[in-house]
Amino acid sequence: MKEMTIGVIGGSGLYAMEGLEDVREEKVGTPYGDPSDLLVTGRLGDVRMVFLPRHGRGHRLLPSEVNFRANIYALKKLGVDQVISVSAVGSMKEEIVPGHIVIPDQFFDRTVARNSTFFGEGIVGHVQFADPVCGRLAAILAQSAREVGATVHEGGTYLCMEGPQFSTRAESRIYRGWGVDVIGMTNSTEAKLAREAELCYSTIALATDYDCWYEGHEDVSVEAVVALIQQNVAMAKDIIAAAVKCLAGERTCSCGMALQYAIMTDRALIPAATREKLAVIMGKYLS
Ligand SMILES: CSC[C@H]1O[C@H](OP(=O)(O)O)[C@H](O)[C@@H]1O
Ligand SMILES: Nc1ncnc2[nH]cnc12
Repeated sequence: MKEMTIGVIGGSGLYAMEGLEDVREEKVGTPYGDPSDLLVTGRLGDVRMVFLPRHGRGHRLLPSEVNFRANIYALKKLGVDQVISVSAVGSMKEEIVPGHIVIPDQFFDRTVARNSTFFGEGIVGHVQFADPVCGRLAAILAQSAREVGATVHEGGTYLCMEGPQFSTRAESRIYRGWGVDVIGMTNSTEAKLAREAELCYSTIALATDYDCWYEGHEDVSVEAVVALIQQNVAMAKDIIAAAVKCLAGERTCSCGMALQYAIMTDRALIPAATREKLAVIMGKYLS
């Protein structure tokens, strides 16, 4: 059996992972350009881990500037099977109080300026995305969050906006009317690419604010988000440490077969350059 490798993509406020042993930093090249930073590999207990800060160390990249394709490619290249994303989110529901954890099970993509597929350049594919999150990984993250004492909302819709500006009050009210639970700027793109790369994907979303819809509560600001993250980043790390213990066994989900029936293009017609570019992501389907 292949040794499971767990990837962690750290979001706003999570730029490093302490507690790893055998730590190494790797610069990983990809056909899509550079990932957000060096990738950090190591072991947490018995489990092989790879960590990547989504916005780079020091938070240098806008959500729209994050090279999501390079990030997912680099994780896959280093053998990652399951991706735990950590993200700051605005709460769109009163009961999701800043400081609570949400494990979203749906995404609503409102982004407009992202490369969100590995397909193209002579190969067409359509993965199923009705359930965009790995159910097994999500359940383990929710259970782990409860174990460390977090208040957890299991399931919920994450609306992914382009940013970088926060929403207007009109947008925020309309999103609430749509029934979304939380709002952020990064996860839809990542989840789409993770699915195409046959990686499990689920998010520990930390509610940091009530966006700007809730009268009587402060409107979202970087200051408020950062303060809330600083209070809760240790909890996010504890959730990861608890979850990793349950993730070493073989995957029982279908994430690792997401491309089995997804590729439309006659294999004989896929250009050699595209075949080569995609070898790490889907090489097993291209022969
Ligand atoms: C600092 S507030 C806005 C910023 O925070 C979230 O980032 P991430 O998902 O990487 O934790 C949100 O998506 C925005 O990028
Ligand atoms: N209100 C909000 N909107 C978008 N992204 C966020 N990240 C944290 N809070 C946010």
